[in-house]
Amino acid sequence: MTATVLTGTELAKAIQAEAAARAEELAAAGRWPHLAVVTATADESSAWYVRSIRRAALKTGLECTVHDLGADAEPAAIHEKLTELSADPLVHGLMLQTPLPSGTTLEELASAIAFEKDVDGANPLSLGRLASGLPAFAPATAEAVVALLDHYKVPLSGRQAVVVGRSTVVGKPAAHLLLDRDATVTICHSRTADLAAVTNTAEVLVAAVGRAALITAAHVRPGAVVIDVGTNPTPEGALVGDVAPEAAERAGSLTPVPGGVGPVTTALLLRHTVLAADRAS
Ligand SMILES: Nc1nc(=O)c2c([nH]1)NC[C@@H]1CN(c3ccc(C(=O)N[C@@H](CCC(=O)O)C(=O)O)cc3)C=[N+]21
Repeated sequence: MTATVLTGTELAKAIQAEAAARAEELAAAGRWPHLAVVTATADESSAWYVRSIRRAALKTGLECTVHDLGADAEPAAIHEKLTELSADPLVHGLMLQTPLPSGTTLEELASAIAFEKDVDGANPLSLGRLASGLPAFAPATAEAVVALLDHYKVPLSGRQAVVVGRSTVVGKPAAHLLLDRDATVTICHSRTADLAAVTNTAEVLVAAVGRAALITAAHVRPGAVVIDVGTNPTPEGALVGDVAPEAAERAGSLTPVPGGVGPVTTALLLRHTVLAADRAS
């Protein structure tokens, strides 16, 4: 048996086409959707993501500005930039890239992102509302997991879902979104005893750790749907997920890296920015 490949490129295109149509209308009405990205890192995969966001935004008819504060930026300077962009009426979406300089965290700084502009769902207010079932932007990566499952009509209600990884912007919010869809959700992490025993219960397995080949064939329940959120650069300059290629021997279907969750993440970030512009007065 070899797994069906669940690509994200087609879904990403559809989301972007819809965002582009609305962006054009808003721009014509004098409200050109604008995404501002703040970055303070020399991390290559983050830099790649920022370039790809900008490319996709411009192609979709959005304005996108990148505010690079440098890898040695002081936390206070990042906070000040977020406060300034939060107050700028021309900016509708605002995101802060990770990783951040040592001495601060996304969790600490994200409360400086205005709630209504928090298109990557990083503000604790957005995350708390998400956990409470109230409207808020979900972190784009976590939402991309469920968007892909929906796109491929994978049933979630009453099914066993296991999320590997408990980060604030991916693992935890993905678990909340799956719970909202009535899945039975288990979250695993670095201290989980016998990871393979838990992941073998998963009808839907979400790998969101950021470690290449963490999930092997032995971790996969035969026939499971596997969503690979990892984006790990290899020394050769390629990109691999958290799921080893051999997992395809046991999975029923799985998302590729590249071309799976990543493009859907970018598309949702743009959709959120257009929605934020739509709601702005
Ligand atoms: N606050 C914050 N939120 C994030 O969501 C966030 C972040 N910080 N910091 C950096 C990481 C990285 N990340 C990626 C998203 C999409 C692709 C993506 O679309 N990759 C292409 C592959 C590109 C290639 O081939 O090199 C794909 O999967 O098809 C990659 C990486 C989001 N991140």
